[in-house]
Amino acid sequence: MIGAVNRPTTPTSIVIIGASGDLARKKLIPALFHLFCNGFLPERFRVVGFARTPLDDESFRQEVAETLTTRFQPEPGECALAVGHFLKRCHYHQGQYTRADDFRTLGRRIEGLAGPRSGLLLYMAIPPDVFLDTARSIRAAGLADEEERPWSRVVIEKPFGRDTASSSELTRALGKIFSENQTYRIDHYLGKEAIQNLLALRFGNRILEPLWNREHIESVEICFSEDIGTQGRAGYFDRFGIIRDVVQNHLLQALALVAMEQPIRLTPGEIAREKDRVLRATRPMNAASTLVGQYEGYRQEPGVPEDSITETFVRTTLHVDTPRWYGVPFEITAGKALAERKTEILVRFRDLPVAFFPGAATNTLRIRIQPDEEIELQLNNKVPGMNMTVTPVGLNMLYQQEFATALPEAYERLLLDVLRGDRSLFIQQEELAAAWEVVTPYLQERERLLKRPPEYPYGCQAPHIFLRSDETPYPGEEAPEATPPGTRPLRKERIRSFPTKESARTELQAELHCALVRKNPQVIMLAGGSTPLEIYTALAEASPRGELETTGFILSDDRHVPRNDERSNVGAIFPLISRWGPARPQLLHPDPNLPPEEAALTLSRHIADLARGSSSFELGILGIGSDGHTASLFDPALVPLLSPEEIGLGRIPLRFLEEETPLALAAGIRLGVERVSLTAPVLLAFRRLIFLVLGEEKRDIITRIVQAPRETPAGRVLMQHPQAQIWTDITLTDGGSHGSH
Ligand SMILES: NC(=O)C1=CN([C@@H]2O[C@H](COP(=O)(O)OP(=O)(O)OC[C@H]3O[C@@H](n4cnc5c(N)ncnc54)[C@H](OP(=O)(O)O)[C@@H]3O)[C@@H](O)[C@H]2O)C=CC1
Ligand SMILES: O=C1O[C@H](COP(=O)(O)O)[C@@H](O)[C@H](O)[C@H]1O
Repeated sequence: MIGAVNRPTTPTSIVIIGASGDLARKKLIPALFHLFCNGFLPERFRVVGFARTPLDDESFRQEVAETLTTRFQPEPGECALAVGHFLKRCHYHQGQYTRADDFRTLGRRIEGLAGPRSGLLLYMAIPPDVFLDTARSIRAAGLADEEERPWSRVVIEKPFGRDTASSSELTRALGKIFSENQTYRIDHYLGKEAIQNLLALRFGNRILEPLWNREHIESVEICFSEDIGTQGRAGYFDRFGIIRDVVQNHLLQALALVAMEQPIRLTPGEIAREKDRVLRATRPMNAASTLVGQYEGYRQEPGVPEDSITETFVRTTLHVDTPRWYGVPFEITAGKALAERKTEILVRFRDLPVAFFPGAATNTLRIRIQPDEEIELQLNNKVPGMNMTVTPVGLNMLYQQEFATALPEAYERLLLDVLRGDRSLFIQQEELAAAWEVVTPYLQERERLLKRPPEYPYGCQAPHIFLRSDETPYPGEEAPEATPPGTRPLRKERIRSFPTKESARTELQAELHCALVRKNPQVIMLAGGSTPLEIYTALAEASPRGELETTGFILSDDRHVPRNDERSNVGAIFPLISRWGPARPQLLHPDPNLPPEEAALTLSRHIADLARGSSSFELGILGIGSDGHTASLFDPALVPLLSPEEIGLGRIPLRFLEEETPLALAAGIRLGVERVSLTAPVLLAFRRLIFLVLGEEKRDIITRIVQAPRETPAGRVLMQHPQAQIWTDITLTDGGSHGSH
């Protein structure tokens, strides 16, 4: 159990100031215990808890014992032994943070326990308002003196101030009390394996460095999401908000490690110097490219004022003005109470200048910080078979599979570094100041305006909030900051331009092919019309051997005419898809023998049955009419604004199935013929939607949709669905904001 593996040798006393608190209980004590069990603590060590709460050694040990049970999974019989050994070394000293005398008696106690010449680690696990007073008491009691002892090191927890001014004041004041060398500003993200690995990944791999710049990288996304709210820390959180809590420190540190130049040596000073330089080159956050939100129910939490304007979600775009990164957006997202717990860095590479292979997707490098640490490089690979089409595939490195050992908790690594006197993973004062400079102007502006952020539902998907920020306000709510309701143009990423009609068709054919060979039960929506028909014909001629046993098809709309009428979509499409694979395809379509209303109702029921099954609504193809209609939805009111978390799920949300909402409707007589169309809940259920819009005659409507998406049915589908794209051979020329992406 307890091996001697590179352990520090100096007898050491570890004092946790604020030992009765949340951090001590949840992170510090379990981390120390784990270090102990793995033989990383010095042979002679003591853990001394200090706080105001009246406890003695015995009751403190009982509290400590409760925190240990979940962390340690030893061989049978070892657990009690390890816990026993550890508890014997735990002590408690009650005192006031502001009373130097209490720290003097603490000092004498430590001398009695560990001898006069032990190293002293003082961990300030207390709220920031008491940092300074406590620091003064420590200094006055002589505990920071290093003359008489091998070392004395002080660990300070974030937040280090509230803004540039208060942080530099704190730094200045603490600088008078402790030397910079004995100050360890902890940012536990720097203790996470996948964050530490950023240095190794970037500077230890020849293949990445030549590509790691604006020539080859389109954008970088750094995303932090939690599926919990403030979890009993609302009092602290409400005074700080997510920007101070997570962005200013954890996420800007991640940005710095992704964007910095190579340090000349891997020493704490050189690494901090490069991080500082890149943070100083980062333009401050501004309101125009920032969205904030607050989760529903936040203001009802104990400790949160009813009129709180604190943000629990932020999305912002940062720019790093260095030759390496000029013009590359760094999209930063952080939020509490979202759908999942995940921290990730996604590097998107630029597309090749010519779309040579049908089916190719953007290369990406995904670095999963947590949970399930992982690195995945997405490349394009030929789909096995007779055709030269490619599909994106991931080259993965899952830490869990690759490395036999369990990853250490961030606090374990960082506590051990303090014991070893290694400050590489701690924040230095210059980079701290530079990081505050990035967020302070925006924070001050928010505080000046005193504006409450829009709410988002607890547990919703972050990407849906992005969409709201950029393109549409919440249904029935005020628009997010700086966003006039519904007037935001679509983002350029929503338009994919091809040099020719042919290349667009080839690409869509490849896309369909890739979808068809999937084995999971799925639904594909097909649009009628002559352009898509050419693609379906080409696919039929290419015999793609699709998985038709597991794929169902559905038509976006159809003219209500007999199947043998040349205007019938089902009549034209069914024979083609019958050649896409060995099985007989399932195709849901309105029955032309019924009156249109009845045909729509029957189709609606069939779709509801399909939606209750296990098939995922994967890929939908749609067209856009010159008047902005899509499927046979001609009136924008027929595309209501759905709640963002109901969109793109791969299934139709239950409420549309239970409330008997029509999933198909008789769309009336248009151009002399009745139609039946699917409705918005079905169109928006698909995970991916591609609007194929070819020909110069569509330039005006695309421009209109891009500029004012709310005004047309197609635009309303596009603005709501985060994955929907227009594929077109038209290049828009409105100053380059909607280029060929
Ligand atoms: N908890 C977490 O997950 C994280 C915490 N941090 C940081 O770590 C530090 C400690 O956090 P956490 O443990 O959550 O904090 P707590 O609120 O739990 O406070 C820790 C201890 O400080 C004492 N204390 C609380 N309020 C006051 C006060 N107003 N005046 C004097 N003493 C007070 C209490 O001990 P007593 O009354 O017994 O003296 C309390 O048990 C903070 O700086 C926090 O920002 C950073 C990252 C994560
Ligand atoms: O520092 C903080 O980090 C935690 C998230 O840490 P993680 O290691 O679980 O990702 C966050 O919940 C907290 O609000 C913040 O203060």
